[in-house]
Amino acid sequence: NNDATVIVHDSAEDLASAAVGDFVRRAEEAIGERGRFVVALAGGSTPIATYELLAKDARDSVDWGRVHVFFGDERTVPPDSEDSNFKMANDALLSHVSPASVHRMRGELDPARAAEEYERELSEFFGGERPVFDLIHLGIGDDGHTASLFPNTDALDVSDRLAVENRVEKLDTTRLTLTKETINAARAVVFLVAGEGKAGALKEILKSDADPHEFPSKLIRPAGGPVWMLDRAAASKLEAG
Ligand SMILES: O=C(O)[C@H](O)[C@@H](O)[C@H](O)[C@H](O)COP(=O)(O)O
Repeated sequence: NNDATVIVHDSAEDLASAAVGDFVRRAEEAIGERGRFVVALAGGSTPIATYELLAKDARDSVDWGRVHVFFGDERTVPPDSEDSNFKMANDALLSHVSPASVHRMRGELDPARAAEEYERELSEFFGGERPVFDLIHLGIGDDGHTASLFPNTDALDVSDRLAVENRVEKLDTTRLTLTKETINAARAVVFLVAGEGKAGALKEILKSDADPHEFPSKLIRPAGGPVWMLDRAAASKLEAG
């Protein structure tokens, strides 16, 4: 993954504030050039600090009325569930600002139907063209998964869909996720990764020629390469050869 940009921050707090600055800058640029900013938010717990800070510090420095919000993946739960990525983002950010539109993955529906519905919504939003996000935020799991592209799962090899349902046996659940094609078509993909727990997977993703089916984050190769925003704990194994 030689064209990745890796930025290491001293702490998770520094990472969050740098991610806010990055978001604000990219929003300004996109709105200046195209009149809108189309972003897909990450799930899990790592982005919470960034999204809360965005709501607190960047409420007035982003033209939210021109920001369109999508999601990279979702759990198959209702939007008020503690496991819902939509709920996380809504509590931390979206309920505090007024984006032009919010497009959540309907985790409460039959997964296959929810994925098809999201694809329809994506192609309608992008006028039938291939979706090109201005920014996609991603996290990684300690197993190297990203969005809901888990190791050795069917979704990894899907190349003719925008979003899919993905059976994850090891979690005994089905997830909804953008495909690698949709993610790799984005103008910018920014990984937010914090904590020692991610250091092992990061080393495999960034330093080894491991099979991407074992470390699906290696499949994320947008033009210009992904941007990795890390804290020092997550980067702790990168130095070692
Ligand atoms: O729905 C999800 O779980 C996420 O989209 C997933 O890809 C997440 O980014 C990683 O699992 C990291 O999760 P944490 O940030 O909670 O460690």
